[in-house]
Amino acid sequence: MPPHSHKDYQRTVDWLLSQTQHRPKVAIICGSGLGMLADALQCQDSFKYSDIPGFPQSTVQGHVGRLVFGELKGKTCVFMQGRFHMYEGHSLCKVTFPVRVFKLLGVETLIVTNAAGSIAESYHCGDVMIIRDHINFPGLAGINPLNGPNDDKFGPRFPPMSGVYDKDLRKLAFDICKSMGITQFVQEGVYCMVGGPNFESIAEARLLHKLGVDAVGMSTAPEVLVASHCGMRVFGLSLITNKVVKSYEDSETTNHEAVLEVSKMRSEMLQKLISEIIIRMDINNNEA
Ligand SMILES: O=P(O)(O)O[C@@H]1C[C@H](O)[C@@H](CO)O1
Ligand code: HPA
Repeated sequence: MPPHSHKDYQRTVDWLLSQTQHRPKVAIICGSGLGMLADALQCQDSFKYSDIPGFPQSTVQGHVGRLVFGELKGKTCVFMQGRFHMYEGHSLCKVTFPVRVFKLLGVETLIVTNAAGSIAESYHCGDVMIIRDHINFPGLAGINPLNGPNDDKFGPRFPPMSGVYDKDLRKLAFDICKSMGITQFVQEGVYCMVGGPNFESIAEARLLHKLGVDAVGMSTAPEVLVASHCGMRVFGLSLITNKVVKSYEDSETTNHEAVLEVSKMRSEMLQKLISEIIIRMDINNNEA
């Protein structure tokens, strides 16, 4: 499928601007089972993805499929309750469509969240990992949302990917975790995107471990890539919902229901953490 044109994004933007008075500077993508992160928003305007021109549809349980605009102590935000995954059959251009819509809406900071399995031995179920960096397996294999003609209005043909996860926001998040008294649950590490929808084989899990991966999931890297390409500041959190099996002696298996169960368990803590980050981040001059 060819990349979307500027006009395609603008059509969606124009529709949203005509439906809401909110003009968000921060966008949040909610991972599996994490849609309730938007519940803290005041003065909400929400739109089903199926009603938004040009928007793809969510098909995965735990991804409601709604865009919610609102305010957190005067900071205007937009939350995606549900994201799109490559394994649903969407092209990466579709998966990342909302990110460019956010850019044209005036969003400067993108916060990504996801559910992920732990590869690092020291991580536990329910931990929160501040993403320091990622390994984009589909990207390394040439499956990239920026494939095709480059749209120079968004960013350069060859964007750098080092230092993409903003250092100041990572520090701010850690400081907030300290003040919330939750540092025993907090990690910082490397997220790896795989294509899914299957969970990892034991040999694959061992490979990821050797590569220095801390947590593995099936999303996030494409959205981060497109956000960074168009100059947005990026911050990411993984909720560790399961331990990835790395031993042939271990009879445990992973399933999506268990992932959603852990998301639910940690929802309140994550909501507080993300709200505090948004409230305390400097939005106007892009510095935390
Ligand atoms: O959207 P995220 O990355 O949070 O979803 C994860 C990866 C799969 O979509 C699903 C597996 O349980 O959760
Ligand atoms: N692997 C891949 N994606 C995931 C996992 C996992 O173990 N848990 C949640 N999303």
